[in-house]
Amino acid sequence: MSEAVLGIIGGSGIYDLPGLTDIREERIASPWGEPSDALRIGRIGATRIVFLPRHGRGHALSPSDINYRANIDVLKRAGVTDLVSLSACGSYKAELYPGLFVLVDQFVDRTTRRESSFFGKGCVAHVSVAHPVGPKLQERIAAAAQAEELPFVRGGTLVTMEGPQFSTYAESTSYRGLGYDLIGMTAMPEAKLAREAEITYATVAMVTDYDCWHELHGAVDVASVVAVLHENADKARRLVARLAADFPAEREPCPAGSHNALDHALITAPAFRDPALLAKLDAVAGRVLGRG
Ligand SMILES: CSC[C@H]1O[C@H](OP(=O)(O)O)[C@H](O)[C@@H]1O
Ligand SMILES: Nc1ncnc2[nH]cnc12
Repeated sequence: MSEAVLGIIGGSGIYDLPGLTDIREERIASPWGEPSDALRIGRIGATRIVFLPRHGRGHALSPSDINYRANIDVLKRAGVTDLVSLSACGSYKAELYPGLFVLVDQFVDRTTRRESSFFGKGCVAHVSVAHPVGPKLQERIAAAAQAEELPFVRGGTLVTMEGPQFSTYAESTSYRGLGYDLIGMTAMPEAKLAREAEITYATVAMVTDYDCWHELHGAVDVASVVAVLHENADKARRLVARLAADFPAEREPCPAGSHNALDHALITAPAFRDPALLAKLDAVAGRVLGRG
């Protein structure tokens, strides 16, 4: 296996990662368009870290305007093997309270206007996302949270809506009735694209609100989300610092198959593949296409 490189995507309220050493900013060009921002590349201890603020610094990008393909592509080009998403989420369970970190393991995709695959006409591929979160990576995050004495639970289903508006009451109670635990606007297609790029992925869902179903809480608004996020930001940084400090030097094989997700995924016969698309896939699929 290769050197492990830990990627961190900062969500709402997390636009920087203090504590990085040997830091440099790098704008990596992507054939998939503009990523959200320059990468901040550095180290925590011996672990190489690559940080990207999902909405860009200053939060100029709405969830629908984020170029998820370009973000994953540049992280892959920077060598990221394991990717942790920090994400603000609404809760559908009374016991999942604002301030709690939920290490989710499932996603439901309710997005409607995002490019959700690197593959398509001229190079068709079907990867499995049955288990979209890397169990070993999640285990390491849980160990870091425990060591830092942060409040967290393991397991949960996060539904991703298109936004940017929050849910109606009918949507909120429907999702809750379906047994979903949390709602956000960015985990999909990010998790699917990470899998296509053979990057191990895990989400730390930071609960910020009860959306609008809870009779004792008003409807969510940005001010209340941001207030919780301010309280959470330091906890998130401690979590990342501990995770990085204890991270292995070599990439670990992923029990969910993220390290070799493309081994049997490509179905377009070589003679029918589009050279232009193959060129764009140099980083994401270079391992199986013999490029990159
Ligand atoms: C500021 S509230 C809604 C906003 O926050 C979450 O962002 P992220 O997942 O990047 O932390 C949510 O998905 C929405 O984009
Ligand atoms: N209630 C909510 N719905 C969607 N995304 C969110 N991000 C934070 N809270 C949210």
